[in-house]
Amino acid sequence: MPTADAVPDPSSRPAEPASRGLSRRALLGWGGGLAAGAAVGAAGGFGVARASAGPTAGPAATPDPGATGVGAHRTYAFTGAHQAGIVTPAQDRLYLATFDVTTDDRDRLVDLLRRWTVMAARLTQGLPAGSLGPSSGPYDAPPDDTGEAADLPAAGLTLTFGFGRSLFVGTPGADGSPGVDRFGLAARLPAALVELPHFPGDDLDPARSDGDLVVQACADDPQVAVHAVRNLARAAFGTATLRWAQLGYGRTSSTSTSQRTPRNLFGFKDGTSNVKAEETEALDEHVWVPASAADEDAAAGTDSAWMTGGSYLVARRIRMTIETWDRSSLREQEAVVGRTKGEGAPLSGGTEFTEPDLAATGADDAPLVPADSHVRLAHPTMHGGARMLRRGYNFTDGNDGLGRLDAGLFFLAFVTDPRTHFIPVQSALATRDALREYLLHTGSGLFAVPPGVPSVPTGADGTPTLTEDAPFVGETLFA
Ligand SMILES: C=CC1=C(C)c2cc3[nH]c(cc4nc(cc5[nH]c(cc1n2)c(C)c5CCC(=O)O)C(CCC(=O)O)=C4C)c(C)c3C=C
Ligand SMILES: [Fe+2]
Repeated sequence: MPTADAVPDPSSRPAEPASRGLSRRALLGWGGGLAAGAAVGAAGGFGVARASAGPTAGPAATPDPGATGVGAHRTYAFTGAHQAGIVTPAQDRLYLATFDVTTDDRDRLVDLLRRWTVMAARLTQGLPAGSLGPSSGPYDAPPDDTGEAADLPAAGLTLTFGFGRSLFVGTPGADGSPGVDRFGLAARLPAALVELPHFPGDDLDPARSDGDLVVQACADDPQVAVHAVRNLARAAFGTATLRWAQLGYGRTSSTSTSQRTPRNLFGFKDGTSNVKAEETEALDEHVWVPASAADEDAAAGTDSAWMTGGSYLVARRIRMTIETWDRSSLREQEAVVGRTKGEGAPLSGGTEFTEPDLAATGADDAPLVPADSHVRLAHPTMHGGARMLRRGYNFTDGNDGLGRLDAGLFFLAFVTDPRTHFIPVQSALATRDALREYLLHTGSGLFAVPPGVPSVPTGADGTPTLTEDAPFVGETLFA
C-alpha cells in the first residue's frame, strides 16, 4: 500500500505496450525509414529524447534530472564521468551476472570490453545490440540481437561493469598455491580490492560467488535487463563464460530523494538513510574513489590511478528465513531492526527521516534503539562515520526441500573503499546484529567498478558503432 509520504515513482512500469512509443524495431530503420532516422538521433545520450519525439510518450512521472524521457521511455546515457547504475535512481529490476575469462590473451579481453562498451551504449538507448538487429542481416547468419526486447522501450536500462580480484591475480588453489596473473595486471591491483574475509555465519556457495568480470543490469522491465546480459554473454563467447547470475525484483533502497522508500521481504522500509544522488559531498566521501587512494597505493608500488572516479561494488546474496520471521511478534521485529514497521521511524522517536537517537533511553534505562538492533550496529557513528550507497533487490528463487522459500535480499552496495566502508560494518552485523538470526549469506563478490567511459563513437546513422580504437570501459587499466 502506498504511504502518505509516497511520491510518484519514476521507475513504475507502464501499463500497456500501446503507450510505449517507438520500439526497437522502429529504430532499426526498416518498416519506417523516416521514423527511424528521427528516433536514432533521438536516442538519449546521443541526441534528443526518443520519448519526447511524439504523442506516444509514456506516462508522466517525477522528473529525473539524470534521464532523458520519462516512464518506460526513460534512457540514461551510458557515457559520463562515472558509470551509470550507481547513483541512477534505483530501477525496479536487476539482473546481475559475473563472468570467468576463459582466455589468457590480453588483446582478446580488451576486444571484448570494447565490444561490450559499444553494445552497452546501444542497449541503454533502447537500440538493438548490433546495428543489424534481430530480424535483419544475412539470412544464413545468426542475427546480431536475440530479439526478445525488440518491441520494448529502454525501461531506464543501465549497465555497470566491474572487475574482480581474480582478473588481476587469478584464483589461489585449494592447496594455498598462488593464482596466476594471466593479463599482466597484478601491479595494477588496487589495495582496496581485497579478498573479503570469512564472516561468522557465512555459508557461501562458490558457484554463487566471485568472478573475473561483473555486469549489473538494472531496468524497470526484467525482460530488458535479461536481454542485455544475454546479448553481452553471447558476445563473450570464446572469451568469457557466465559464472553465476542473480535476478532481483523490488528494489530495497532509494538512491534519490525523488524516490519513495521501498520495503524488503521482512516488510520494513529499506533505504531510508541511504546515501542519495543529491548528496554530492557524501558521494565524494563515501562512494567515489578519490585520487588520494592511488597516491597511497603508489607508495606501496601499485598503480591504481585507473580507479580514480570509480567505486567498489559489494554483492551479498542474503537468504532470509522468512517463515521464522513471520512467526515473530511485531515487538520482536521492530526491536531487531530498531525502527517501526509502519512508518520506518527510529524507535527513539520521530518520523521516517528523523535521525536515530542512539543515546536515548527508556523508563528502564535501556536504550530505545536496542544495543543489538540492526540500525544501531550499522549506523555510521559506530563505524567512524562510514556510509554506503546501498542498491539491493529482493529475490525469490523457488523453495528448498522443506517447503521454505529460498528468498531474501541481494545486497548491493557501492563504496569508496570496502576496507573502511563495508568490512567493519559487516563484521559488527555478523557478530552482534539481532537480525543475523534470520539471515544466511549464501553468495558474495567484490568488484572494482572503473570510472565512466567519456564517449562512444557513432556511425553514419548516429548510433554507437564499433571502431578499432573506440574508448572502452576500464580502458585506463589496460593503458
Ligand atoms: C554490511 C552492510 C549491511 C548488510 C549486509 C545489511 C543487510 C540487511 N539490511 C536489512 C534491512 C535494513 N537495513 C537498514 C539500514 C542499514 N543497513 C545497513 C547495512 C547493511 N544491511 C546500513 C549501513 C543501514 C543504514 C544505517 C543508518 O545509517 O541508520 C534498515 C533501516 C532503513 C534504512 O535506513 O535503510 C533496514 C530495514 C536487511 C533485511 C538485510 C539483510 C537481508
Ligand atoms: Fe541493513
